[in-house]
Amino acid sequence: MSNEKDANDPPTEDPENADGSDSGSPDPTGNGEDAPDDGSSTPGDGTPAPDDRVVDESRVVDGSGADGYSAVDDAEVDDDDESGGGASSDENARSGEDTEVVDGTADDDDPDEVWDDGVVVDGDPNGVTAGHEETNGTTAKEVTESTDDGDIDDLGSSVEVEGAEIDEDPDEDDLLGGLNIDTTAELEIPDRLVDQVIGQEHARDVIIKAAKQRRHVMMIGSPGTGKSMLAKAMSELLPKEELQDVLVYHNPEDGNKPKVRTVPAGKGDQIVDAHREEARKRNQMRSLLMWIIIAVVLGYALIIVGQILVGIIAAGVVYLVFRYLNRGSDAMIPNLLVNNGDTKTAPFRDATGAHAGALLGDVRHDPFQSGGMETPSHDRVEAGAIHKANKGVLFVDEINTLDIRSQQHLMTAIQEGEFSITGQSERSSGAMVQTEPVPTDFVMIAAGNLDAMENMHPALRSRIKGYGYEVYMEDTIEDTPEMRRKYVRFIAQEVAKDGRLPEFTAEAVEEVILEAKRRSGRKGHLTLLFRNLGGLVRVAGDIARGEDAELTTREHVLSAKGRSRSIEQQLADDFIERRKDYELQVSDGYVVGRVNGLAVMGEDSGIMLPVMAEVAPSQGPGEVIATGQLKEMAQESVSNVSAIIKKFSDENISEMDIHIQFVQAGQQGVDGDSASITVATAVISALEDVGVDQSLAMTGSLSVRGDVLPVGGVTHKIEAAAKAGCTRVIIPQANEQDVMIEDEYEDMIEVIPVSHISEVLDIALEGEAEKDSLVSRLKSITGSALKEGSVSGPSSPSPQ
Ligand SMILES: Nc1ncnc2c1ncn2[C@@H]1O[C@H](COP(=O)(O)OP(=O)(O)OP(=O)(O)O)[C@@H](O)[C@H]1O
Repeated sequence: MSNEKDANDPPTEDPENADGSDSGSPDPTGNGEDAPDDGSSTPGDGTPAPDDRVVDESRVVDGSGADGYSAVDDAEVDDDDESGGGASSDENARSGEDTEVVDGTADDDDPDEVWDDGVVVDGDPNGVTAGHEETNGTTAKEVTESTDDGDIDDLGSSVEVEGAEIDEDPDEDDLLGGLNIDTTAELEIPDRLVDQVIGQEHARDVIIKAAKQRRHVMMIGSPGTGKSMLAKAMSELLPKEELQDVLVYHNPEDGNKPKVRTVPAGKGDQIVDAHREEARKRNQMRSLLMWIIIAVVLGYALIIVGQILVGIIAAGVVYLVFRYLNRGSDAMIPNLLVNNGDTKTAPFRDATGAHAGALLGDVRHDPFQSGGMETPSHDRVEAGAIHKANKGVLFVDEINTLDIRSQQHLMTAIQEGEFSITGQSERSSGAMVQTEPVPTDFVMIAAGNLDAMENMHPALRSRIKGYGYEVYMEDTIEDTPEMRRKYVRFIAQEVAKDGRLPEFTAEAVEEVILEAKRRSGRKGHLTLLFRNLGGLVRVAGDIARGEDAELTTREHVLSAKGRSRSIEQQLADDFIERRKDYELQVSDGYVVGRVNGLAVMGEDSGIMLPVMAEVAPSQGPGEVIATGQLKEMAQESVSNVSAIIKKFSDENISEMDIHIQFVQAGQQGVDGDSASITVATAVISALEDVGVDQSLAMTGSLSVRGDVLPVGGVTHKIEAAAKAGCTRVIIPQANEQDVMIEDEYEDMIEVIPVSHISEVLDIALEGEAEKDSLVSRLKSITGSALKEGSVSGPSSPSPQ
């Protein structure tokens, strides 16, 4: 950019800057012209270095500089001048000062000069950009340096629990991990959000790194695992010193292209106040002048002309002219688009599900677009989340729910670091307005589940990937004493966050941690789905509060567990009850072709789902026909089962139709292949005409070689079987370690782990298998299949 300016150039400084120089060198001429004593603040001098401008800007507006004072102070200084100098015309001179400093030809009564005054942004867009670049263009290195001085480097590993005695070598049964506390009140809660994050070490490290380097992050994972918490934590880590306020000014050259100016945070308010004060004074002067003129006109009309009516009309015209002029000076007041004056940390903006206007900014419609009634366009400009997040964090959860156009604009904002604001509705007058680019130098944190990732705009994902990190959030974490202690702190955090819950006793905390173990669905792990766990804490606390209890006790947590059942759990219980009503539940005796299968609803509730099979001669080529809203995975498991049967059955099942029905699967449907062993047992029972034990329920996946493979949700399934009245349940051996049923079910049901279909048949079918029957053959393959060692299943549980 060229720093050269001629007298006709619009000012490159803001008026406060100009004011500052005025004060620094009071108007020596008394006619409103200033001596351009401050070279750096006088663009007319032709050589203000961009650096000087920025430094100068802040000095001038904050009043801390030796030669500067704030625009607000300016008014006071001016008052002093008035009383000292006694020149009332100083008011006029004051109004013109800003203009005069920059163009040296000010005349306050000239509305054009007033417009000039308002054009505090450099008419040369480069000027603005230069200022903007100066404050915006900090490189990653500079940020790293600036944050190196801060606390980010201290955050290597997550904070331990503080405020209580710790037994360094706690018992395995000690659910508090060696913490010696009576209540959660004894624990200290870290100040910084990043220290409050529990588990998610990888995501936490990435956030800390990304905050240092100003990188974008994509976090994918289950709801309630701390994605938005980490995004907020990141905003606390970003340097606050860099924050900016953004002002939008009227552009006298083109009213539809408002000018944009950035100033250090906190100055924006002062600038607007200064402009307001100035406009107020100007309007006061004008009012005084107007009433004098009106009085003269009326007096002249009455005394000299003798026509009061003419006088009233003339006075009316004078009134309207002055009103119009007053409007003009109000239009000079800039619009404080982004105000970081009171911001304590770098901004955090959540733009989840934001419509285009809220995300990208908007220009309001003006119903009065002419006749002097209109609102100046710069006053109608509204910032979007991308602008408000400047120098901070923009968080977008469920990123795929943003429409494609918004995602494209988001990409532009990320790439360019600035984005003009225009009206989002094509039919609104706002669509004609387009501001100069407004800074959008934010760190983006996109979040969602796996679907969100698949459906987001590929180019946007590539921007994040190319300039940042991708993190997968964990659902569970290893259960160690240290982690248990952090879970105790989690409860203390949630109590403190809510502010109304009674503190938890140690026993109540133990019960919550037990639930965290249970909800993990994995032996030796704790759930990281903290929002749900926090829900339990809140319900327990609410129950205690409802009873006016001083502390939340174990009993409160236990009754909260009952009350805070998910919709799925409530539905599942209802389902079991209804089936009992209609006697669809059979839990004793032997029935041919009918097996009690198990399924999960949602994430945390099980249901018993009987499978029935019937074999009938086929008219044409034999088919396996499955009904009951079978989903794809279940359909596949039916095919696998038929492969085993075909291999071992004497009967030519290619001449038979095998009908398999998931009884009353209804809305629940059957997802996953966890019903494979159930289907196999039902079909074999039907083929061989052997009864199946109805006091038994089962779940397990099946390989084509007959191995029983692990499935998910075993704990909930076992509990469902117990609730339905079964006394035994078969589960895959590999899932044995995941069983964490509630105490109340322990005595109700026997859990039998198995590893091969032959064991299932042994347990489930009635009587001894006839020699050389399908069942005895299937049983005989146990050894061979295992010996071959070629049948080990996948190590991870298959879908439920
Ligand atoms: N890792 C964690 N450590 C401590 N508290 C957590 C953690 N994760 C979640 N929480 C608690 O759960 C609340 C909800 O978490 P948060 O909103 O961050 O989840 P999220 O992953 O963003 O979920 P969603 O995708 O549904 O928005 C947090 O306010 C906090 O109280």
